[in-house]
Amino acid sequence: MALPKNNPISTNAWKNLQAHFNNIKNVQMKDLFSQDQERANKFSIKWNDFYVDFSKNRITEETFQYLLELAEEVKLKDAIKSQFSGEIINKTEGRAVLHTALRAPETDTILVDGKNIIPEIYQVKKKIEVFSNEIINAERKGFTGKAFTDIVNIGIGGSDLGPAMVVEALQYYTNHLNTHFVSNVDGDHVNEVIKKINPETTLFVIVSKTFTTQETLSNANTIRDWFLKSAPEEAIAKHFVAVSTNVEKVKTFGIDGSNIFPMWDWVGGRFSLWSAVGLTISLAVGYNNFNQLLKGAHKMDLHFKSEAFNRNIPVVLALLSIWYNNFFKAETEAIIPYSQYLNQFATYLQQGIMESNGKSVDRNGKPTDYQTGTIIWGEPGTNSQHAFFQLIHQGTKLIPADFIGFSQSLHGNQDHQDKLISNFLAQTEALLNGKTEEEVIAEGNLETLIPFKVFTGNKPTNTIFIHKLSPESLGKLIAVYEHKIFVQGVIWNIFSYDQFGVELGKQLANTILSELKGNTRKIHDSSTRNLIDYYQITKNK
Ligand SMILES: O=P(O)(O)OC[C@H]1O[C@H](O)[C@H](O)[C@@H](O)[C@@H]1O
Repeated sequence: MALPKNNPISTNAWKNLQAHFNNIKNVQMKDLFSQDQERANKFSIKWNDFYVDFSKNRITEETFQYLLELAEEVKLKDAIKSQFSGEIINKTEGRAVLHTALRAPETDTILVDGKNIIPEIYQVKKKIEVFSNEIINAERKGFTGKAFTDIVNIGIGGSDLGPAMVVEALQYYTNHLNTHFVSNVDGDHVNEVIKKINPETTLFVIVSKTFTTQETLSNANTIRDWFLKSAPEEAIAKHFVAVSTNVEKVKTFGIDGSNIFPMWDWVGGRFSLWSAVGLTISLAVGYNNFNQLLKGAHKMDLHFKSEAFNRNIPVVLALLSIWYNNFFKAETEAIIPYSQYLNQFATYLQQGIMESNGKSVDRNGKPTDYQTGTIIWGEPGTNSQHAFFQLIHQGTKLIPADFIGFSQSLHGNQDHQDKLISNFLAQTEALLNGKTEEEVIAEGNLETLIPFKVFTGNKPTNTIFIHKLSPESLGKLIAVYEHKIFVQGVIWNIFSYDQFGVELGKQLANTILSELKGNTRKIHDSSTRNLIDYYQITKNK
């Protein structure tokens, strides 16, 4: 069964939503709240340690019903089955999409080309476990017999963002190892990391699904050259490991066969932190915590697969996002975690969401005649309140936002926690209700200032309230957004799992690089030509 190829706007549900939108677009959420005392209970989902309140959205029961019908009409249930069972749903690359298999129990059977992939996944998990334990417990040591103190993850895109985000998010659970991430081809990035490490006590984890990525190979080569200035060639086997699908290329780089952690082409780069790409996570927080992360994601997988759509967290969040993107024409969505640990969460999701659904050709190969991929951005609260919240509250754009918070703080500072959560709750209340002219007047403001102090309100938010930040709850949270991406791709009738849009720039960079190295000049537009000349003149002056 392939994914259906229906244009979403030709569905009945879409037409109903369009007509309904015209009736509801000016409705005030605060009126909906006062008309229905049960609204918050109706539009919220309690599941495990998650409480998802989506009542502060510009929807009525009718809207919700049409959105759910849209999911049915595009055959979302069948699509979910197709994905989880390993069908080749990534048609343009001819691949299955099975990051969910990486967190499935050992007793499952998932077939790819007729072969059960679960035993292989568990072999690699065992290898990650044994290796992490040996490094953490100093059973494996560096070439001068010293225990490892530092880990450098060398990778970019999906081979960097997931591990970097999770290691920061789970900082509270980390052990004695210091972790560093080198991603950018900007040589200053790698050199700043080199400044902080000692070759005798540093382990390098080179992560590249393809092992052809310019940035990663350049950084790996630079680090190897630096390392060999103080270590003999044989020491490479002790200090360099790699994660890749491209075992041959890794060996050519000089990495010992036993130091290769395999991954598979049915894992997309931006969904790969659950595979050996998460080796740095396992080293930083220990294998048990890494496994808890996977277990959390698996729990969310089960919820997504089996829960009715009206109680299904990823499905509901995806539908609401489509409501704003395609009917209200919202241009962006904000993700605001009220936890400093989730500092890189929005950055991580930018790749997941925008690389997946930033497409304008549908599954029939035709240009879409509707908007797709949302633009994602965000920063933790309360910091973001003091930065860009002005625009969310009083700007001209509609910016639906997800507020993510945790009931318990990890270090137990109750005073700070109460302050943090009071902000978390107050902001969505303020965005909902705004402040009327009468309220501004009642506050005794100067008459000339009244228009500037009015808040129109009616700004939609979802609140994802989680008991506590742990490896397991983080796994669940990441999986929510992974599944949200999938649902939106199904509805928008696009292929979410390729990323051809990143190729053109890479090709042209190669052409320009060869010119910069002195090879024949190519024809460019006059702007690019001038910029190349400017660089050539100024680079050594
Ligand atoms: O893991 P690698 O093969 O080195 O790929 C790293 C990244 O680069 C590519 O350009 C893709 O856009 C990303 O999806 C990928 O995560």
